[in-house]
Formats: sequence, C-alpha cells, structure tokens
Amino acid sequence: MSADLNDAPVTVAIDARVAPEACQSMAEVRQGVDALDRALVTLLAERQRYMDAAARIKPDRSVVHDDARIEDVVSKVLAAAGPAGLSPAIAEPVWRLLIDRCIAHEFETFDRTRT
Ligand SMILES: O=C(O)C(=O)C[C@]1(C(=O)O)C=C[C@@H](O)C=C1
Repeated sequence: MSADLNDAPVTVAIDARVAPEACQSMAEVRQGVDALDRALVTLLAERQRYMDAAARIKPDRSVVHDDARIEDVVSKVLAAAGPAGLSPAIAEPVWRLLIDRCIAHEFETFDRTRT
C-alpha cells in the first residue's frame, strides 16, 4: 500500500489562544501569534517534504524551476486568500518568497540525491 495522508506523521494542533477580536491585552495577542506560528511551522515542514518528493520524482534538474507552476500556485493562493480574509499584500510576497526558498531546497535535495 502506498503512503497517503493517513500515514503522515504531521498533526497540526493549535495551542489555546484568545480569538483576535476578543483580545484585551498584548500578552493575549502575542500568545495567539506564537500559537499560530507554531502551527504554520508544522505545515511548512510538511510542504518542505513535498519538495523532497518533487526532487525524487521530477525527471530532470531542468524542471525543478517551473515558472508556469509558480504562477499557478500564486494564483490559487490568492484565490483562497480573499475568502479567508488574508490580504493579498501579505499573501503574494510571502508565497513568492516561500516558493523561491522551496525551489532552492528542491535544487539542494536534487543535487545531493540525484547527481
Ligand atoms: O509544483 C512543483 O513543481 C514544485 O516543485 C513545487 C513548487 C512550489 O514551491 O510550489 C516548487 C518549485 C517549482 O518551480 C514550482 C512550485
């Protein structure tokens, strides 16, 4: 049986926090930010593992950097950002930098394991 999401070791638990709209102090705000950052780290670590998979699966080093796919990813993120209430002024640069760093990771993995 092939590995699927049910086998993934990642569980994203978000620690106790006060909802942003209910915060009355900066301590509550920062507790919420820190809790969400820990959850984001967990999700980004799993995203990074997909780069390892891509480096294993892609047929050639020349397709690690894929401009058409980058634009596809960014447009899907922006389409999701609107309904979620995430500003595109945050989402677009964050994801472009994330993808840039993921490509660097994918190249490092490819070169370490395939060349
Ligand atoms: O979709 C891919 O081909 C990936 O390897 C993922 C990813 C990304 O970070 O989203 C990384 C490298 C590619 O240039 C495009 C997108």
